[in-house]
Parts: sequence; C-alpha cells; structure tokens
Amino acid sequence: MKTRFSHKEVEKNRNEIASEIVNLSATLNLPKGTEAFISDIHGESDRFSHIMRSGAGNISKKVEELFTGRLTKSNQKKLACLIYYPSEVLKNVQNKLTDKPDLEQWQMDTFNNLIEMLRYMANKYPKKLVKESVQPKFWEIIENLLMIDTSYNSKQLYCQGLLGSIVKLGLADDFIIALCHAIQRMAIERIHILGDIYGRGLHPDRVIAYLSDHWQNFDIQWGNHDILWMGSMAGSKLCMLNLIRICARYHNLKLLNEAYDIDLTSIVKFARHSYRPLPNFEPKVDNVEEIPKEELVTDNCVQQAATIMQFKLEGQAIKRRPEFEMDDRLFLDKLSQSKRTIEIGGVKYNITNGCFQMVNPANPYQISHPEQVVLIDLINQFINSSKLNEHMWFMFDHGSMYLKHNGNLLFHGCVPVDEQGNFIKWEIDSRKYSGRDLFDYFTSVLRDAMRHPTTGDCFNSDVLWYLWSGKDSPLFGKDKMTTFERYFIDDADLQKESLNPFYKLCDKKWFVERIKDEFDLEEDSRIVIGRTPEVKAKSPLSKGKIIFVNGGRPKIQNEGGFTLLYNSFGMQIVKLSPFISLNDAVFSAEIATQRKTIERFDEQKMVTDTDFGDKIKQRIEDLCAELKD
Ligand SMILES: O=P(O)(O)OC[C@H]1O[C@](O)(COP(=O)(O)O)[C@@H](O)[C@@H]1O
Ligand SMILES: [Mn+2]
Repeated sequence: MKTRFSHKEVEKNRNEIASEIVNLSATLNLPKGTEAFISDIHGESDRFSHIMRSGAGNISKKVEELFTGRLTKSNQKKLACLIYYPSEVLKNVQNKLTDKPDLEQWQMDTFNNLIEMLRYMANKYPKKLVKESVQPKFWEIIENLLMIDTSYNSKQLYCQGLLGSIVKLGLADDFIIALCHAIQRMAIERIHILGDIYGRGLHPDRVIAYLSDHWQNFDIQWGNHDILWMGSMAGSKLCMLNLIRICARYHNLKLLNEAYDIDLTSIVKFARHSYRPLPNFEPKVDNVEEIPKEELVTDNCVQQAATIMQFKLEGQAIKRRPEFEMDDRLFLDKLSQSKRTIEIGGVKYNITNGCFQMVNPANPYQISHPEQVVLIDLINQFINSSKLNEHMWFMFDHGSMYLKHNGNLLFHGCVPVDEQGNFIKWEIDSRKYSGRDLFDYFTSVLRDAMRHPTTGDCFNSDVLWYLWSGKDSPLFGKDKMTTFERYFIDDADLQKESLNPFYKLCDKKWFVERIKDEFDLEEDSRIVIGRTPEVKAKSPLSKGKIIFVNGGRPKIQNEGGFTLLYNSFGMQIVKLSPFISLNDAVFSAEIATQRKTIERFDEQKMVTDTDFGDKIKQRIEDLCAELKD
C-alpha cells in the first residue's frame, strides 16, 4: 500500500489547495444570491412550478431592467413567458411563423436576448455554478458566448457563426430550452418554503419530485398540513383520518393511490355501505360538472366516514390527554337521543345534515368493528408505503420547525403567546416548554415518531395530532379547529376560529424584539412567516416589520399571494398575480402584479456577509492550515 506522496504529488496537491483558496476568496466578493420565500403550496404543483420557473417574479424584473428602451412592454412579456415555458412557447411560435426566414430571424433575435439575459444573471455567480445550471452538451458554446464582447466586429461574426450552425444543425429549440432553464435556475439562488407543501391540492408529490430533481439549494419549514402527512407515515391514525377527510373534501383521493400506492378499497366500500351523500360533505371543486357522479358520491361518503372516525378517535385522545385542554372539542357525547340536536355550553343547537349512524349513544367514542378493520388496513398501508416514506423523510431531512438563515428567522404559523405577549408555557410530560423550546420539543417528538412508526395510541402520535390542531401549537396558531361546528351547526359564532394574539402583536415593536431575543436574532434581522392568516393577506408587512408570505393559496379567492425576494440590494415583497391555469400562465399571465421594496441596504450585501460566506471562510482557514503543514 502506498503511504507516502512523491514530491511531485505533494506539489500538485499544494497547487490545488492554493487554487481552491483563490477561487473561494473570489467567491466571497461576489454579490449575495437572491433568496425567495414562498409558502402554502398546498399540493398545487402547477402553481408552484410557475413560481419557480419565473424565479418568484425575479425574471420579469430582470427582463425589465435589461430591455426597457429596447423591447416594448409586450415583447418583454413575451420574452419572460418564453423563459418560463420554453417548450410550450416554441410550439406556438412554430405554428405561427411558417415562413422559414421569419422563423430564423426570430431564432436569432431570441438567442441574442437569451444570451444577454443569461450573462446578466450569471454575473453574480462563480463559473462553477453557472456551469452546473447549463445542460452539459451546450456548456462549451454557452461559455464562449457569455465571454464574448460583441462590441468588436470580429467577435460579432464569430458569434453569428456559432448561432447559425446551431440553427443549421436543427438544434435551435434544444438550445433555446437549455438557455431558458439555465436562466430559471439562476434567478433564485435559494428557495425557502415556509410550510404546507401538502394540503388541499392534488400534487404535493410532484412538488417534492421537482425539488429533488431540479433544485439543490432549498429548505422547508413544516406547516400543519405537512405534519398530517409525516404523522400518518409515523402511524398516527388521527393524522391519517384528517388527511383522508381533506383529500375527499377536495376530490383528491386519487393522490393516495397514484402517488403513494395506498389502496382505499376498504374505506370506500365501508363508506358507500354506511353513508349516503349529504350537502355538507359535497367535495369542494371548481369543475364539478366534469367529474363523474360516482366519484363525487365516493368523495362525499368517504369524507363522512373519515370525519366520524376522526371525531371518535379525537374524543379518545382528548380524554387520554387532559393536558391538551381540548375538552371543548368533545361533541359526540353531547348529541341528543335523536341525534338531531346538540347541547353546547347549556345551549341547544340544531344539527344540520347529521351522519351519526355509526355512533353508539351508549359509548359514542367507541370505534365500531367495521371501522376498526378499515383503520388497521389503512394505517398499515401508510406506514409501509415506500414512496410515502421516501417523501416524508425528504420533508424531514430538508425541513425544520424553524430556521435561522442569513440572520433571518423563518417558520410557519406563530410563536404561541397570551394576550399580553407572554410565551405560553405548554405543559407536557411534567415539563413546560415555551417559545423556542416549544419548537425544539415538537421537532424531537416528530423525529422520534418517524423513526419508530407505531399504529397504537401512543404519546408521539397524540402530540403530532396536537401539532395539527391544538390551541398552543405553533403551526396551527388558532384557538380551536371548528371542524364539527362547520359541518353540522349553522351558527357563525360557533364556527369562528380565533387567531393566537401573536398575529395582532406583530404590529408592536416591543413584541417583535421579544421574539428576536428568544431566537437570538440580531437587531436588523427579519422574521418571515408562512401561513398568512386572512387578516394579513392584504398587507403582508406588519407594522413591527414581520413579513407574511404565501404562494397564493386558492382559499383566498382571486388573490395571488405574496412572495419575498431578498437579494444583494435589499428586500422586495412581490404580489403574485392569481394563478388561473397552466394554459393561461404559459401565454398571458404575468407573475408579479406589484413589487414593493421594503428594505434597501446602504451597502450591497456580498457572499462574505452570508451564512454561506461563513462556511467558505471556515473552509479557507482549514485549507490554509493544510498548506502550512
Ligand atoms: O375550509 P376547510 O378546507 O375545511 O379548511 C378549514 C380548516 O383549515 C384550517 O384553516 C387549517 O388549514 P390552513 O393551515 O391551510 O389554514 C383550519 O383552521 C380550518 O378549520
Ligand atoms: Mn398551514
């Protein structure tokens, strides 16, 4: 075995180390990359992909900066659409430009514009990163084109020659697509997803696939809906029932089968046998006329079956865990004999469209035998689904309850506080957790639960369900989840869910300081929060300068939501235009409707000022030490 390096090898090694030090030092002096913050994707993979393709509004801004005065507004928009959806736009162009010289002219103009854009975007990245963003087969050509100074005549000719050959070789479309993808990749250096990748929409699995295939630099802060999915994989039947109920409510049951191989036959059979469709369980869909009636009936009945099992198991958990203080969520024992009325707080309310035929008045929270069979079948499938395991570990490995990144604090939800702004002390297992400790505590429970999936009524599963809907859960941020009332009691007051005082207090400077102290943040740090409550949906910046982002969740009708961009010059809130459909997005929709600069730095921020910069500095130190040895 060779143990010693030859003199030559040592020298080569030293040269390599020295050149790495030089490259790393140069990187420190590049401008900091652009970070984008989005949240509440709720399985809307097309909308998510639209945001990513458009650099969360960054690309249209760059097109405007670069081409104003040279391209009309409408042509700027066309160029931006091409960058977002190159394949689709190219097809359209070919159909329109049937005359060959016209098409070639369009291709030449497009090459030039795209190269110019790429050069503009690439100037803040080290070459290595630019190279990684470009399809390998085109790297050499693109590298040459990026370096060329076209103010020299000879270089212009060289450039034209290159592009001309690409057209002649029939590679024009491929080349355009490669350029557009590279621009997309460079528009955002890091994406922060502040919760709820999972939720009401059909394709959270595609969001995960997109992230794992296309993106290297991202992080996730878990949302309450994400917990339902991770909790189900860990064996929590309550998480699973809530999840199935929501899937049925939004006509998304097929996600379970198609993406995660979970066979719903047992619950479908049971539900169709035990329940009849009711108006309060009609699935919430826009295109109801396009959905086969049988599917709607199944959604309706499965939603009822899951709801009733959920209320039963919730009742059991609430009784098992008095420390959760959720007695106000016990309903089944308050139904009258006829099950047509219910008494809450001494007041009698009518039940509308009840479906309590599986509830035994003598023991209302007891799961019936047929329900038990369904539950066992399903929960075993959830913990054993390899795809679900893969995606949930992806969520876990790239996620956290909160993140401190480049000095800012990111999370989904709130830090639970009382009306005076004191951190709520949540008592569990004879210990009290509040503020940052509460977040850390939930992380440890989630980790433990996922490592040891258990289908029995265990402590971890109960805590994960609490994280979904408990009043002191940071991810929920409301006093109660009024699912029972919203299905069965026609009374707006009872149905109301109130936000934790945190959201009101966000307008107070002293309160924001308190949060910053708790999480060890600097004076100029920002707090960015996903899960925008409706009150914040209109103005995402609190007076205390906390920023609320989302991805334009469909619940807020006709509103596109907000993202935040944080680049080397400052921070901008971008109001997204509503995402109507993929088709609409490809050819007409503009991503951003408004941009508001909320912070402009006195001095441009460089890589050296970032967390990544700190890592580089550490690496340089280590390399220097190696050189000295
Ligand atoms: O309208 P739906 O689908 O029943 O959802 C309402 C429920 O969703 C929640 O808003 C939680 O989900 P979000 O995190 O997406 O807000 C609950 O507070 C509420 O009870
Ligand atoms: Mn949420």
